[in-house]
Amino acid sequence: MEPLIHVTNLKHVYPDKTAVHLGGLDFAVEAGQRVVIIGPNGAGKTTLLAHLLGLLAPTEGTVTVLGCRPHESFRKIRGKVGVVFQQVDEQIIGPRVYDDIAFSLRNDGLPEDQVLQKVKDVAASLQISHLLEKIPHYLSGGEKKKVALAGALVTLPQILILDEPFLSLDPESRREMIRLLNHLSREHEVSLVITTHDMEVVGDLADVVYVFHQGSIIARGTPREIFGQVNMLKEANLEPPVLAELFHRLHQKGMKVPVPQSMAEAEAWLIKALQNKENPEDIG
Ligand SMILES: Nc1ncnc2c1ncn2[C@@H]1O[C@H](COP(=O)(O)OP(=O)(O)OP(=O)(O)O)[C@@H](O)[C@H]1O
Repeated sequence: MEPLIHVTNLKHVYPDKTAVHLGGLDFAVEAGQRVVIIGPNGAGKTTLLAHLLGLLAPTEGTVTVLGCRPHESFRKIRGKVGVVFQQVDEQIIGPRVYDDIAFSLRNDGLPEDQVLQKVKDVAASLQISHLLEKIPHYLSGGEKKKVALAGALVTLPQILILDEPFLSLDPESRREMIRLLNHLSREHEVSLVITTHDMEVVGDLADVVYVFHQGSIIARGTPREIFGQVNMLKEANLEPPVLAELFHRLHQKGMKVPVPQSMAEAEAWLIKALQNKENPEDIG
C-alpha cells in the first residue's frame, strides 16, 4: 500500500539561492505511524514540513501526501492535514480562543451549532475548556501550544504535523504533550510527523526516527536502532539521549547491555543487574 506521505530526493532552492537537499533515503509515513525527525540546525527539517503543507514547491524530487502533490492541490487534502507551527503566535489568529479553534470549521461553512459542538469537544479532550473565552495573546506558552493543537485537531485530520512542539514547555507540559500525542495516535490513528531537538522525548514518542544531516536523510529506524548508533549521531552533530550514551559506554567496557528506550527500561535492567551482581552479563 502506498504510504500516506512519500518524499523522494527532495531539493529546494530558496529565492536567495540557498539550496536544501534531502537525498539519501526516501521519507515515508505509513497510516497511524508516529514519525520523529531529528537533525542539527539547518538540516532541512522545517523545509520538508513546508513541502508537506504545500507552502513550497520542490525544485527537484517528488512530494506526495495522501496521493496529492501538496503544492498543486493542497486544498483537496487541507482538512485531513493538521499542523502546529514552531511559532504558534503566528498561527493563532482568532480574537478569542473559541474563534481561533473554530476558524477552519467556519471557513468550511459548517453551521454554527455544529461548530460549537466540535470546538467544545476538542477543547474538552485537550483540557482547555476553561480557556475558550480568553484572548489568545494573554495565554502562557504551553496554553498557546494546546490552543494551536486544538485548531489543528478540530477537523479530525489523518495526519498531524508538528514543528518543535516541545520547545519552551516545562517538564510537566512536555509530559502532557507526549501523552496527548500518543493518545491521538493510539485512539484516533492520527499519523504524526514531528521535528524535535529534544532527544529525551523521542523514545517515548516515536515508532520511526529519521536522521537528517548535510543534505541527506542518513538513517531511519526505531528509537532503539537509531540510539544504538551513538557514533553516527555524534557525527551528525546530535547529542544522544543520556541513557543511550551511558549504556553505549557500558557496552564499550564489555558489558552486554541493551539500548534502553525509556527510563523505565533502563531502571528495570539496572535493578536486575544489581540484584544479580554475580553474573550481570547474563542480563539482556
Ligand atoms: N525562506 C528562506 N530563505 C532562504 N533560506 C532559507 C529559508 N528558510 C530556510 N532557509 C535555509 O534553509 C536551510 C534549512 O533550513 P530549515 O529551517 O529547513 O532547517 P531546520 O532543520 O528546520 O533547522 P532548525 O533545527 O534550526 O530549525 C538553512 O540553511 C536555512 O538558512
